[in-house]
Amino acid sequence: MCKQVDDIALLAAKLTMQPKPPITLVRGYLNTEQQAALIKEAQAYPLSRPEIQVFGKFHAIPRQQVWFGDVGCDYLYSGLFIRALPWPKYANKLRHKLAKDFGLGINGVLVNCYADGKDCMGTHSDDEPEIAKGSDIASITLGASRDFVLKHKHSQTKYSISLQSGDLLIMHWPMQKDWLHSLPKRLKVKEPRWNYTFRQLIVNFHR
Ligand SMILES: O=C(O)CCC(=O)C(=O)O
Ligand SMILES: [Fe+2]
Repeated sequence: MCKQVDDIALLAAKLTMQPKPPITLVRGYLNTEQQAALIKEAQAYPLSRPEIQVFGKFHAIPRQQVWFGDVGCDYLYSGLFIRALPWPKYANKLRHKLAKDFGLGINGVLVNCYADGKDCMGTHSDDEPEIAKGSDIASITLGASRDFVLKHKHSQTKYSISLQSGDLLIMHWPMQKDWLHSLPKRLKVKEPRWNYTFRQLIVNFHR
């Protein structure tokens, strides 16, 4: 009898057990001055809206972006080869702060600028081969709040996190293997949002 109850309890736990993504969320990681300095710096970033090929057709991405990194940290992203531009002052300061606080070996950052809620990022994993094995990705939000959606690859489990200005989200290894993420459109949002994803690449991968 007891054995049977135990088995049923175990089965119930198994059925309701949802996979959990390996993430760390730090609300308000950056104070208002740090946020303001970065937003001011970002106004001068050489952003572009490159075209990528999807099912054989070219489309401009629904946001603007720029890649900064150390020498030898160029990035091949959605079929686009992006040469690393030198680090701007405050983006570099933030890289060193993240390295000190979390021991991250960051050598590049992808900055995305979403002009308003019409701009978005589709469902994907950051699993390019030049990303260093075992490394985490640190994501910083500035400006408008937006929903960040996580979807498990092998179940129906989904989570949505409202990321606000100054928040830090760390996606720990090996999250990209089991989870997808996206930044869906939110048509009510009228303000811009900047997102910095700090990454560790294998140096000279593309040489
Ligand atoms: O804007 C975001 O929060 C997500 C950005 C992202 O997923 C990426 O740059 O790969
Ligand atoms: Fe991503």
